Amino acid sequence: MSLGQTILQSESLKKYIAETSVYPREHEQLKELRKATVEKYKYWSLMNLPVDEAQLLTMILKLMNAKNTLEIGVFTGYSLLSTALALPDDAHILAVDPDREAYEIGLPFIQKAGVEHKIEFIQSEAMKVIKDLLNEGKEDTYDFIFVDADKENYLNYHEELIKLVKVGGVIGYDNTLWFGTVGLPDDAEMSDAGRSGRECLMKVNSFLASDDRIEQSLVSVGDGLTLCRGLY
Ligand SMILES: C[S@@+](CC[C@H](N)C(=O)[O-])C[C@H]1O[C@@H](n2cnc3c(N)ncnc32)[C@H](O)[C@@H]1O
Repeated sequence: MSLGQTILQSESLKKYIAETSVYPREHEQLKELRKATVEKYKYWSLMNLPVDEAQLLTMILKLMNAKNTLEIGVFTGYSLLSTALALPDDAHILAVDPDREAYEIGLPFIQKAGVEHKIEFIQSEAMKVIKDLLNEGKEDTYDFIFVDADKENYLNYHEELIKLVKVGGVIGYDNTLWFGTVGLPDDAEMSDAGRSGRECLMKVNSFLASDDRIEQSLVSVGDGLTLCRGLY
């Protein structure tokens, strides 16, 4: 491991970045949504997108002038609210999650932020919605698609999402470093759940790295974010 890698992974550097650059810039309603999620879900509040990753997504959405986005895996809506805040007033976000209760925990903060009009929430399994969109002829429609849901379906989603994303649009897959386990040796000690998640994400990463329908970048932010730009 090089010195650069050691420094990049240090807790003290993460703390410095968070305190200097990330938390001071976090929107008030995102902070409140995060607090409400911790109160309700305790440990499971870690499901929310990390703040620094959300800010990177916000920047990308603005640079792309994104208007039409799809979000798979909403939970209490941290990434959804970050996205809505980044998009113009006439934008549309289709947000899909079978768990409406979690979405409703975050909804008051989305309403207070004044961006609810940009969002259409569908309570459903993602694959059903994706198939419906394709049946409705929505190929080549989305500027940005964010996937933060059932990891074992990432490659199944990818085969369909590649049709829904515009040429030049971006699909983002979250958690592709799976708590750093993808970089550990095969015989490293870990729980069964950790190991099966690691194997699943390693398959995803290898597939995306060799998929010539996209350009891709695996960014070491949060728990790993793979950005895929559709080429055709
Ligand atoms: C890690 S959380 C999403 C966190 C969210 N992006 C945020 O920033 O708060 C994963 C979510 O994926 C949802 N999910 C699981 N399976 C799904 C599926 N088949 N289709 C759509 N969403 C699914 C879960 O209900 C859960 O809310």
